[in-house]
Amino acid sequence: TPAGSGRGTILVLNGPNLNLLGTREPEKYGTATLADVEQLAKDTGAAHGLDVECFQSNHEGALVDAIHAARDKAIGIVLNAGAYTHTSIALRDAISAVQLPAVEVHITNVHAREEFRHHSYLAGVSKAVIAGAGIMGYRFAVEYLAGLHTHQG
Ligand SMILES: O=C(O)[C@]1(O)C[C@H](CCCOc2ccccc2)[C@@H](O)[C@H](O)C1
Repeated sequence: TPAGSGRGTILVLNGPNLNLLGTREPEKYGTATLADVEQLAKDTGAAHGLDVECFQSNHEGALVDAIHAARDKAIGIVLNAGAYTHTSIALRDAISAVQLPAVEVHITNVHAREEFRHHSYLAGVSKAVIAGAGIMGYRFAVEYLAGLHTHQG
């Protein structure tokens, strides 16, 4: 976003294996690709006058770096950390550190899956958690953050 353009930016982060969206396990994760998900987020942001920046990485530290970088340029973060949701104190600490509203998103209903997916290190530092709504969760998350941004005092 050009400096001073006044538009807010939302960062949409996707974690490990989500680059495989649409190519494997469609019964679980649907047929939409990561590019489709990112376009959906961008279109939703645009409908609310917001820019959306998307990033996917399979590397935990790269996701930490992306969260740090959001501090100076984003008004909120949408994060599907994939399996790092269930393991990463580092990602939790990064979300806490940048003090931006974050929404945790999961395509599947993690609470209806294996036990090890029932705990999230990120939920406790997120404004909202959306799980099981498929890729609509990304749209809902952007809409939620847009509402926070426009209804700020
Ligand atoms: O439901 C979600 O969005 C998850 O974050 C997806 C993660 C897995 C991402 C793998 O994505 C794939 C997509 C297509 C094909 C294979 C994997 C899983 O480890 C979490 O527990 C829940």
